[in-house]
This record gives sequence, C-alpha cells and structure tokens, in this order.
Amino acid sequence: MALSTLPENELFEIRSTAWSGRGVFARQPIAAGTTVYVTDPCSVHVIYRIFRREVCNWCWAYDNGQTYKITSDLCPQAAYFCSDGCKELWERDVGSLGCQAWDKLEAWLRKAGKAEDEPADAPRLSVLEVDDAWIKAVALGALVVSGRRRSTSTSKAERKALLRAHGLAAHDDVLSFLLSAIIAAHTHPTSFALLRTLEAVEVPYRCAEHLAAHTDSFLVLLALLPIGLLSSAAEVADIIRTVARADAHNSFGIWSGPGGVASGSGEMLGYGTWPDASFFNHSCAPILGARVREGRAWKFVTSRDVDMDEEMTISYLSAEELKETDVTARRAVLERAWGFRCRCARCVEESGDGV
Ligand SMILES: C[S@@+](CC[C@H](N)C(=O)[O-])C[C@H]1O[C@@H](n2cnc3c(N)ncnc32)[C@H](O)[C@@H]1O
Repeated sequence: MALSTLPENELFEIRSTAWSGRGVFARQPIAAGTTVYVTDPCSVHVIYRIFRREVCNWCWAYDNGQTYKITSDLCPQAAYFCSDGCKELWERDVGSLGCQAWDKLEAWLRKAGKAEDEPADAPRLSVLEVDDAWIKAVALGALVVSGRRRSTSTSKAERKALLRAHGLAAHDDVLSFLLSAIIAAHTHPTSFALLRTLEAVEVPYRCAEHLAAHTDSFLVLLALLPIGLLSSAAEVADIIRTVARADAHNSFGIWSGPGGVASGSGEMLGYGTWPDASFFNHSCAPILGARVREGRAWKFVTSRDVDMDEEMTISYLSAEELKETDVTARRAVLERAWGFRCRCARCVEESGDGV
C-alpha cells in the first residue's frame, strides 16, 4: 500500500480537535475488539546496535537474546535475520542501493571512534543556532558530494571536507536512524512524504551535542553512501531535518513484546516513526487500549465499543503511568516527554480546570 493521503477508511477519518490539533474520529459505531487500522510497514526507525544480532532485521523478532545467524550476502555484517524469507523481504524492500549503503556504514562503524555521550542538563538551543549549524553542515556536505562525484582533480577544499567527514566520531544509533530515513525517502517516497504533514517540533535537538550528532552523521552518510542514493547535500539535509522534527512528537518504542508503550513489554529494542500512525492523540483513558506490533506494522484495536463521532485515542503513557491517579503527575510526564499539557477528558475532569 502506498499512502498518498491521510490514513482514513470506512471506520474513521482525521478531523480537527478543539485542543489537540488533528485526531482520529469514528465514522460509525464500532464494536469493542475491532481492528480499526494496520499501518503501512514503512517506518523510519532504529534497532539499537547492541541488539543488532539478536533482532531479525526484517520482522524484528527477538528470542530472549539468542543471536540470529542468517545474513545477507550483500551486506554480510550489517544485518541478521530469523529466516531466509525475512532476509529476502528486507533485501527487496531496501533494494541494492540500500544494501550497499548498510554495508558501507557497517564497514565504517567498525573502524570509527565512538562519540561521547551527551552531557546532562546542557542548555537548549534556539531556532537560529539550529539553522546556523545546518547552513554550515550543508556547505561542507556540498563539498563532500562534489568531491565524490569528481573522479579526478578534486579541489583542496573537497579533499579536506571528505577527510573531515571520514574522521568524525560515530553516533551509531543516530546514523542507523538517519540512514533508514534516507532509504525510506528513496524507496517509499509517497509514504515518506506523509512525514512532512505530521506535527513538527521547531527545535528537535536536546542540546548542541545532540544537534552535532545529526549534522556529523549527515556528513558521514554523504561521504559513505552509494552516490545513487544522494541527490544533493541540501536534499539529504532536508530529509534528515524533516525526520528529526517529526520524530520528536510522533515516535513509538519498538519493544520485544507485542504492545507499544502502553504495555511496555520486554526489552526496548529501538524506536521508530510510522507516518500513517501518527494522527492518534493521547488519552489517559484511551479507546484504543491495544496497539499491537505485528512485525514492522502496528495494529490498532478498540478496547471498548466506540460511538459514531467519538475520538479514537491511544495512550502515550505506560500501563503503570496510566494507573497513576494524580493528574498533576501524569501531566508532568507528558509535558516532559512530549511537550504538551494533556487535555484528555480524564485529566480535564480530574483537574477540574475546565481545559
Ligand atoms: C502523535 S501527534 C498526534 C496528532 C496531532 N494532533 C496532529 O495534529 O498531528 C502528538 C501531538 O498531538 C497533541 N496531543 C495529543 N494528545 C493530546 C492531549 N491529550 N492533549 C493535548 N494535546 C495532545 C500534542 O500536540 C502532541 O504533541
């Protein structure tokens, strides 16, 4: 399925809400236990590098830390699979350029020095600081790309830019997340385009070091990826910045158990953004209690009967956090992690503040 419009079907549509931007509303009465939506498998995601051998790179199966042995001949050390079928589906999905890209990144990661962790309590950045850093990164990135396109007689500036990019420290999980975005934009352009319509955060970086992890990873990817995946430095920067802005308010954890954050089951293997699953608002008394991960896709199921025109909500909190009876505590978690003041019916009723 290639999505070109908002994810709607005969059961629901996307409408504006009073307080929470857009939301998902029932078009008809829906019985409890109904699957209302299964997402497109297109996602921009990362499986944390520490789980690389323990998680099937296609279906994300995880068998209590057992390592998988099946690998792709096209990138033998970059990806591990639970079956030949999963390997073939992955190779088909990312295409030969994608396989080459993962192979190049893996080879580089094995040699590169690891980047330092972000400092705690670093100051926030302004829009101007972020834009300025990206202007500089794109100028350097343009030299990296032109240096690679020129087979002979590269300029001194191009050589310097290439050397600098190759010598940067590795933010391995950021690199994987951003590479998955570049490949998704290339292989699933229509689904990827939906990311641009999601609620975006102006400054999605926690601090200067987090921003540098993105700009440095951008330069590394420009220096490594097959040139066929790279249009121009400016376009790759646009993909990376779009994903960062959307990810901040729209990502789901990838857990080893079947549920999302509402069940928080098992190990957190990574996280991702599904462009078509990002229109569900949060409620502390959610209607779609069960969000079930089936491989790379999410299935949304009603946990009670839904009336026509009722908003279908999910929970962004864990099951434990949802049990918290103090509205101030729940709102504080959501403000800290998501940056919004919860205005769900339960919070409004419990706070008595009317909004
Ligand atoms: C995943 S998006 C949901 C779709 C979003 N409303 C849109 O228009 O694209 C999450 C954002 O929706 C808004 N939101 C979701 N649930 C909310 C709630 N209970 N109260 C207030 N705002 C909410 C917040 O701005 C949050 O950052």
